[in-house]
Amino acid sequence: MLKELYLIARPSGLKRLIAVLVVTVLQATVQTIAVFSLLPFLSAVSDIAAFRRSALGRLFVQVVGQGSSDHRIMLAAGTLALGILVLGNGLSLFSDHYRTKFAFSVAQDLRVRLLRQLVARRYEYFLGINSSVLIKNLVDDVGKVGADLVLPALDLVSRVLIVVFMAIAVLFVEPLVVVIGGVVVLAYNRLVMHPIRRKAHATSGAILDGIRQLHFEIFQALGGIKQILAAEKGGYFVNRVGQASSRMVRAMARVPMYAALPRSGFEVLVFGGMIVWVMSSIVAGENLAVLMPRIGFIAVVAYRVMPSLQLMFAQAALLNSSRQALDEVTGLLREQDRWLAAGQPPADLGEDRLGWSHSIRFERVSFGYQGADGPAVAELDFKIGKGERVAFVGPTGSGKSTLIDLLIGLLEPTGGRILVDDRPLDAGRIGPWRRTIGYVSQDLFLLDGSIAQNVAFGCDDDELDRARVLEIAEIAQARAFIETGQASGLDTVVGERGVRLSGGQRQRLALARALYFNPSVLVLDEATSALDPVTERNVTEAIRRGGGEVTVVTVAHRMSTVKDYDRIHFLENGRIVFSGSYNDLVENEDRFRSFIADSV
Ligand SMILES: Nc1ncnc2c1ncn2[C@@H]1O[C@H](COP(=O)(O)OP(=O)(O)OP(=O)(O)O)[C@@H](O)[C@H]1O
Repeated sequence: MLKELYLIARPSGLKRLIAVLVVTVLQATVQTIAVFSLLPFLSAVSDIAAFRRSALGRLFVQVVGQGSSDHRIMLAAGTLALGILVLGNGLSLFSDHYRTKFAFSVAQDLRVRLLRQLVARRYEYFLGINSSVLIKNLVDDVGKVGADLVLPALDLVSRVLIVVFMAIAVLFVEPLVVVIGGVVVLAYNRLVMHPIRRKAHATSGAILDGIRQLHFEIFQALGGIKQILAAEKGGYFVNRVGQASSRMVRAMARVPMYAALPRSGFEVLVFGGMIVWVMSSIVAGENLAVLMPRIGFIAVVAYRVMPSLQLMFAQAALLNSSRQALDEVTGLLREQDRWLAAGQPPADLGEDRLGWSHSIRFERVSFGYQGADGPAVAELDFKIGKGERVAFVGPTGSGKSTLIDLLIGLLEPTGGRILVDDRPLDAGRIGPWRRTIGYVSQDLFLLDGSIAQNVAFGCDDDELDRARVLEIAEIAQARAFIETGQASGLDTVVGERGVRLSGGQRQRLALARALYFNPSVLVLDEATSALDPVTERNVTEAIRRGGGEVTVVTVAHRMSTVKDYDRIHFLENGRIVFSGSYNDLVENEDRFRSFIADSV
């Protein structure tokens, strides 16, 4: 696990990681010295004559000055102890803060890496995954990796070092205490902590499942709040969220017990051990005046080592119980590596657009969704000339949206190929191709931001061209409602998914967005009421006036929208069954005539 954590932390800077470890070793060293700096003080204060005779005392007197009085030696020993204590604790504070900062920056870097990887994914990936799982991965799991894995792992290094340094140092003074203490700690670990860790691990699995379920249920309930309220089904969703929450909370309630157990156990072991030591000395008739400074010193060592020992076990338990978050995150990262190894391009975050001059061509293109029985579209073969207006019509489920997704490069054909100007639309051309397309999708998506941010989609506020937004709004017939209906004009906030706008207003904004970047292809997947024939004519004319030649690809239900289109392709069961101009089809195709009659 430490190796995996190292691989996750490395991209945040090897130098920083080494600096964190150096500070940690320094912290452990100074803390150990701080405890031992008490030894001369305690000995000097309890029996100065004996101290002067001891090896440590002779060395100390030499440093302070041979002729120093008892008083001076005691004060010097006290000052030394005090100074190192302050230094040790100061360094501890700094070191803890430095580690925490590093661990959290690892989580931050990880989150950005995962996000970059996500936006570079093919659209198909998102069709197979619930967004609540991704939210959990990006928010909870990555947070856990920082706070419950990287940080405890670094803390663990510091704790282990403190315990080992102390043990080595005490070995010279009280070897028997170290040997007995070591055996007790190892036995305690094996007999008590080991089973607790296993239980804690199982509990954390239950908590993670609970969190996943809770995210899923809340996401589901809030996503459909309008329908839930309208159908008066609030109770059903409250029950589902409540059940998921109660499963999670029941598991969580066991965590503090597992966390507290090492602490209580150690207190009993260490202080109980010291009491037993004193009692056995009384029984053996030993001189307590000699014993007390030793006991005092061990008590100070115990006071220092105990929190480290407790934390060491608690952190080991935490690492163990957070393992699943690490597995999920490394799983996602590994997927990225596999995917790059398979020749998939990395995220295209460029700006360039694909210049094209004459045609888009589908050559026997087929596509089947994963897990579906048959292809959603099959053997699509057609050509769209630059500047043409082409429509796809057909009954529901006939494959029109799938065709559009293929055209935009959101889906990759499972058979055949798509050519732009006779060159395949391969991975390297898809980004630039999409940047030439203005797309209004069937399920409109609006940001919970201002009207301007929604039109200039993906532009930072400082590069947003407000004059252009207004100009485009005019073309999309959205200017009137922006200027008159809403008090704050372009800065009006539209609400989550645009709830504060009417359906038609949402469509007009989506259309304005599609036009903002001056597309050479306008793809409209059932953008119905916003695109009545008059608006559509305004749009194409405005683009032409701006010097652009626009190609329009439309999926429409209302035949009046596409009456004067250059070509209409009729789809049924994923195949184009006939094509022609509106008048041709009305004249020659019974199926088309009945379709018109049905769709009116
Ligand atoms: N993500 C998916 N996974 C599996 N099958 C899908 C998926 N999306 C669509 N399909 C199936 O593919 C077929 C074509 O769907 P598509 O959305 O392209 O039809 P459409 O012509 O646009 O329909 P509509 O006019 O109702 O919007 C349908 O049978 C549909 O059930």
